[in-house]
Amino acid sequence: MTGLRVRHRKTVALDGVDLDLGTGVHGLLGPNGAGKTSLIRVLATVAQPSGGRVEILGRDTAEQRGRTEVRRRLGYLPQEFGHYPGFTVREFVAYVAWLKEVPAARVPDAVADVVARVGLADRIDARIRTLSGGMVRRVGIAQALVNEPGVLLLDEPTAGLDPEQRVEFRELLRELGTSATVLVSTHLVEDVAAACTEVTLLDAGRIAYRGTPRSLSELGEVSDGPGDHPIERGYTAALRAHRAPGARESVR
Ligand SMILES: Nc1ncnc2c1ncn2[C@@H]1O[C@H](COP(=O)(O)OP(=O)(O)OP(=O)(O)O)[C@@H](O)[C@H]1O
Repeated sequence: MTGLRVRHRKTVALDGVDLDLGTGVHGLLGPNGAGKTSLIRVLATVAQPSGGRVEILGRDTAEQRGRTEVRRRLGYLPQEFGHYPGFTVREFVAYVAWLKEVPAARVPDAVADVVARVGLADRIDARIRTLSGGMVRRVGIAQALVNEPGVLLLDEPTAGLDPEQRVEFRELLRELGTSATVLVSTHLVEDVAAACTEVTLLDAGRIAYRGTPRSLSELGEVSDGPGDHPIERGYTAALRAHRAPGARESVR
């Protein structure tokens, strides 16, 4: 994407973001209101940018045909994930597979496979309303995977997962990142350290830092910023550097 701008009435959520994401797991970090959800929603083609250009899987999303094609090959877990509580897990994931135009003959196996990957095989015929919050989140991850997406957009996927599930989810992310472009927004820097190949830090609608989890940790090792882990200190150090007077031009 180049020069991406997003406005919500008077609020500028993204202020000219240039980002090129290849295969791998990209962590998207930033304080509340930094613009992470706005960025993911534009990439998911559910929101229109007010400026700039977005190309996904070689398609320009400003064009109707491009958007239709991209939607078929995209997986998206929104921050507030809408589902039908009366559906079973199997019915709901199959419904999303149908929306994504997965060939009908492949749907049963594709559904069983993704539900097993998120650790819900034993609840596949349970109604979603009977599941815990963390389990519903995992249904959300399963529906995002059902069409074997080339681009996977996950907005705070680990919110509500218990520690064991988070560890398993990171493993799944690493696996997915070998063949797809995965963008994960999170507030949990340890998820980024464990599962991401690259990290982008947004602050007030601009890119404050880009690098690898290792480079962010290294920044933390030489900084005296707050944080209990080097990558947390790197996060605060990168934000402070970005916010320092005169720093704006040196970023990017
Ligand atoms: N629908 C909306 N109407 C008005 N302002 C909005 C709307 N959605 C987002 N904003 C504003 O846009 C900015 C970016 O919000 P966004 O949700 O993209 O941030 P975020 O990084 O995802 O935050 P969080 O970590 O809290 O989820 C914020 O200032 C927010 O208040």
